[in-house]
Amino acid sequence: MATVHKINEDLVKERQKCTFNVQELTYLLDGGEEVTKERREFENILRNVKELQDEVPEVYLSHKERYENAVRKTCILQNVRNDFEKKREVLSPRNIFRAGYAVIKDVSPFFLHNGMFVPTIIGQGTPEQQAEWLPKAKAMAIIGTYAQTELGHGTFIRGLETTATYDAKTEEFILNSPKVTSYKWWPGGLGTTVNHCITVAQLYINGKKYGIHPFIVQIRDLETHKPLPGIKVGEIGPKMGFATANNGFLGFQNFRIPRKNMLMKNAQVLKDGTFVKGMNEKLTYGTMVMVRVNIVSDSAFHTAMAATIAVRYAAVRHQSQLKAKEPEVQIIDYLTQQHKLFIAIATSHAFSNTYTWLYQAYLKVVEDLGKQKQDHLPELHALSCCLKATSSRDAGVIVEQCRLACGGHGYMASSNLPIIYGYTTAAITYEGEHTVLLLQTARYLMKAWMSALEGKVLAPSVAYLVDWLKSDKQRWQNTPEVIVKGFQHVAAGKIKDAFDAIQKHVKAGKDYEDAWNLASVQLIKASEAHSRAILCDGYLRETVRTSSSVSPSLAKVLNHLVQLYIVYWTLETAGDLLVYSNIGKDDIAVLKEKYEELLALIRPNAVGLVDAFDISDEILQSTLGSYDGRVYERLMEEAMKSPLNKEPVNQSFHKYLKPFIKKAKL
Ligand SMILES: CCCCC/C=C\C/C=C\C/C=C\CCCCC(=O)SCCNC(=O)CCNC(=O)[C@H](O)C(C)(C)COP(=O)(O)OP(=O)(O)OC[C@H]1O[C@@H](n2cnc3c(N)ncnc32)[C@H](O)[C@@H]1OP(=O)(O)O
Ligand SMILES: Cc1cc2nc3c(=O)[nH]c(=O)nc-3n(C[C@H](O)[C@H](O)[C@H](O)COP(=O)(O)OP(=O)(O)OC[C@H]3O[C@@H](n4cnc5c(N)ncnc54)[C@H](O)[C@@H]3O)c2cc1C
Repeated sequence: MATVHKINEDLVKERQKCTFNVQELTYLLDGGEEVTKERREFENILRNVKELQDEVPEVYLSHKERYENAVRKTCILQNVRNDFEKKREVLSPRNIFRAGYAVIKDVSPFFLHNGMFVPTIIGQGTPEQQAEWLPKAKAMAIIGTYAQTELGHGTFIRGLETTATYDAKTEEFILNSPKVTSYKWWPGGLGTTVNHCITVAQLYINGKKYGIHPFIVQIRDLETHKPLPGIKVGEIGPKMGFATANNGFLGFQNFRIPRKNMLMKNAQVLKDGTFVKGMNEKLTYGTMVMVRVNIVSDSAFHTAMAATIAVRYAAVRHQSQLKAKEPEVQIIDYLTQQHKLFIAIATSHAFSNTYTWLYQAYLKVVEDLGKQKQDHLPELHALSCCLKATSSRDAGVIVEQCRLACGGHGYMASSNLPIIYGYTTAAITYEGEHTVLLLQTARYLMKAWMSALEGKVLAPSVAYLVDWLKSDKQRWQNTPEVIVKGFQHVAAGKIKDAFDAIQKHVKAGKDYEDAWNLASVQLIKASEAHSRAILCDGYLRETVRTSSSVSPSLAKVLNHLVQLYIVYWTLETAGDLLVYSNIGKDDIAVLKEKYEELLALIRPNAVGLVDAFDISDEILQSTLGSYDGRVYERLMEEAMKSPLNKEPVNQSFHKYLKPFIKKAKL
């Protein structure tokens, strides 16, 4: 039986100070008591699977051993999940996502299977194709990934070079990678794990190019796992993070697949080679929209992980004296520390709340598309792009801030903060590079601005442009509602400026595309301001909505958090607000005080708030952030696991050091 340790006294005191019911907040964040119970039950089962306990910390394994261990454990995880789902409901995707962290210390080599392979079959396949592939994929009788990016192109997917040439005689597509830059590069699990993939390739029929389309391709023999003839596949090697994600490369040489393997929910190729256009060619990009929406939720979770570690550590850690002759203080009592950490908690809440409504918007668009309606697709695309970009970027900054807030110990691998940073920062690039996605939203914002000038009715997320054009700027008040309006004014002002900059360049004789490039720094700033306005507005609205259904004590804390988020960003962007809204210097001075008051109000609840994220020690995997706060003991225990501590004298002493020292003495 595992030894039960005493909880650190500081943490005990912190938990006694908490003014709200932690469990109530956990249920709220999970989306209901039932979801929490299901999650805890599953995590508890995993906790007791002996084979999932690592004898040697993964960090000491070689690249190959680490990968093999990850495959071994993912298979066990999948079996445990199957058994669980036989007896009960199917687990919610977010609960599986969270539990995965307790098993795989980094990113699972199977991650893309459920993350993109299965969703693409659902989103892009016809009912017949779904009937053929989905049961096998869901049962994991076939394992797949999403192979889109190539060595030469990741962002500009219209420029992909893999070709799929239709041969009407045999009713097959012939896949080819004509150049080294045409090789697929990056897909997770592709290296040595998967036997299938969705390949995105340029379709050619009778010498004519029809753009990029998704194809299901079997790349390895199901029995021997050897690459099929005509397939060149392998792993791309070590990266900054994603150590066990098994990212791979893939090339094709005259590789034939049957016609039915092109996913044809949108566009189709008939037997005779006739191409039937879909309702909208951008529907081929549908899986990316779904993943971008999910990244907002992933960012909330990664921020919560880092906040939990850093807040608990800050409560346990004592360093320096505030006053001479008094004991060293808990570092959480330094206001600068609260400034670094409480925004991390609030940011996680902001992203969770944003995900709640964004996911509903996504489901509505999917439902509409089923009825051949696509009116809300452009707005969803614009929202998912800028919110993916901003949430992943903010999460990266926050995780690094939490690591720095843990001082030297934050640099230890055993704090888990370096690994969390590794996968958080990757999200800024994957699924659409940060700047590129901000520019996609900017494209939408320029059109929206034009429509606003023409007096048209705008989609809800940009309706503030019409208000801004119609009304005088509202008299400033330091209330959350008016500050949110202020963020909208900043966004509207920057959108107008970017639009005017483009017009100026066009009037000076530039092509629209060159004018766009010349204005693009302003365009991304406009897009960022729009994201911030959306995040603050959505977070405030959701908090007001939920506050009426929770206990008054919890409502009060949720209110402190949303205010902190809004005031924090007001002070961070005060320069913009001074330019574009009616805020005055005096208002900013008042808000500085308000911010300090909010830090003080949140202080007694800080540990309670991170406890409410309910992230188990197995998931956190952090010497600094465990529930019991045994920071120093755990750091020492983990250090003792180093293979270098397993022998009193390392052989390198006899081989190199001793002769070296002897020589130095002569
Ligand atoms: C168990 C532990 C696990 C731990 C794990 C931890 C973390 C992991 C978490 C999650 C991981 C999940 C997955 C990770 C893997 C990541 C996988 C990938 O990266 S897959 C590859 C992703 N690739 C991209 O995102 C490519 C980005 N590029 C594009 O999307 C496009 O090329 C483009 C930039 C959008 C431009 O496209 P295009 O040139 O065709 O279009 P434009 O000419 O610019 O615009 C035309 C028109 O189309 C509209 N539009 C564009 N995209 C869409 C869309 N998706 N939907 C709807 N409409 C779209 C655009 O708005 C234009 O409209 P208009 O202005 O009206 O003309
Ligand atoms: C960890 C990880 C996992 C991944 N997993 C997968 C996967 O499973 N499947 C898959 O298919 N892909 C995957 N990818 C690839 C990923 O989707 C691409 O790397 C990403 O879309 C960025 O494309 P790129 O690498 O071509 O960057 P580039 O586009 O080459 O970006 C380089 C720079 O150019 C700038 N730039 C490019 N175009 C423009 C423009 N139009 N305007 C202004 N600036 C521009 C960018 O802002 C950036 O600063 C993964 C990547 C990573 C890092």
